[in-house]
Amino acid sequence: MNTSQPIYSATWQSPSNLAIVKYWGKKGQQQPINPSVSFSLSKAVTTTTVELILNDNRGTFSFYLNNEEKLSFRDKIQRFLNHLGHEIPFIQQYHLRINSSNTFPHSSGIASSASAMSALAFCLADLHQQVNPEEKISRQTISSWARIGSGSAARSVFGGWNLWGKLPEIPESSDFYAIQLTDKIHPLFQTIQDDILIVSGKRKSISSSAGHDLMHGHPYQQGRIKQAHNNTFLLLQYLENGDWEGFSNLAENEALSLHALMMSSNPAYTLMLPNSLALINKIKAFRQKSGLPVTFTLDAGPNIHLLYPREVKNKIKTWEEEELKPLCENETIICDHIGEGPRKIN
Ligand SMILES: Nc1ncnc2c1ncn2[C@@H]1O[C@H](COP(=O)(O)OP(=O)(O)OP(=O)(O)O)[C@@H](O)[C@H]1O
Ligand SMILES: C[C@@](O)(CCOP(=O)(O)OP(=O)(O)O)CC(=O)O
Repeated sequence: MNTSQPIYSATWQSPSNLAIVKYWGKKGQQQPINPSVSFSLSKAVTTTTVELILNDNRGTFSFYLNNEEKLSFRDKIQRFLNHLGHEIPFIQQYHLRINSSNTFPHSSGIASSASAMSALAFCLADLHQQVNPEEKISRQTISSWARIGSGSAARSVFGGWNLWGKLPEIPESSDFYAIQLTDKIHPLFQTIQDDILIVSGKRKSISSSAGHDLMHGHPYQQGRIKQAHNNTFLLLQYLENGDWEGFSNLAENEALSLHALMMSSNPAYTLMLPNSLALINKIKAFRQKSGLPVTFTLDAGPNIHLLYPREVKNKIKTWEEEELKPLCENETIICDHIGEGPRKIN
């Protein structure tokens, strides 16, 4: 590790988020081809410290994951810093020492790039204000910076429910940053639980960034854009009215559509594993039998996110332990829930 003393330092923790309407496909400079809606998590978080060091290596950075140098993560950060260099002069004036850790497996479809790039954007904004005390960086700007690092990160800069991408019906929505939806959320969705059923914590074979690229020239691209607009519009109504059934159908339709887009791209690929399907079947059968409000979604990976309102937690625990846990890798379930968003760590 570089041992020079830092001049400035900032530490931020940022959550991952779970999209119900999925961002899939890009245009322009890291803008989405369709709007997406997610909620920020509570326990699946990244904590990042950035230190500014004055030494002979100005304009460079070192990156450590859990205090160990991690070269394979450098490219994404390098692209991020290159893009922001003209807005944040200190990137060229200091050496940046970045140390980060995640509470969950990275690169396996639990949006580690979202929490990581959001945490990094908060550190950079904090340091920018330390270096230039007269300048205030808004949450909107932090969201647009985070978006440059990873699209889904734009939605991790707030707690609660968030919308990223232009939806004509919502004038304040934008392709450049996310907006928070918390004022219009029914209590049922303000306590939503996300039990992440780990089917595999291994690095996935195709990254989300590569998946987005495959939407260029995809035969179903136009249909997907239309579907995502409709689903976003509907989801906002369900969230406001507390319509669990509408929400549940939509969440599953979005997740399976995302994986269908992967299976029909060129080259085609699959990220679901046999136990992903086994878990989906278990969830559907239990819902049918019990009548309880449980649903699921998947991100770009094999892991299943089991969603339900907090009030049914006790009624599903035994079933989850007995029937779902044995299908998870090392019987791992990360029990998470909607969270309050990023926070500064002193
Ligand atoms: N703590 C971290 N600090 C910096 N970069 C990170 C960190 N954790 C993950 N990353 C970056 O994010 C990449 C993983 O992003 P990727 O989109 O492939 O998977 P994911 O975010 O876990 O899943 P999803 O497809 O749901 O977004 C890593 O290869 C690395 O570049
Ligand atoms: C399936 C998704 O999780 C895709 C996330 O894609 P990323 O934000 O990880 O991609 P990049 O912008 O290339 O970093 C759906 C979503 O979170 O909306």
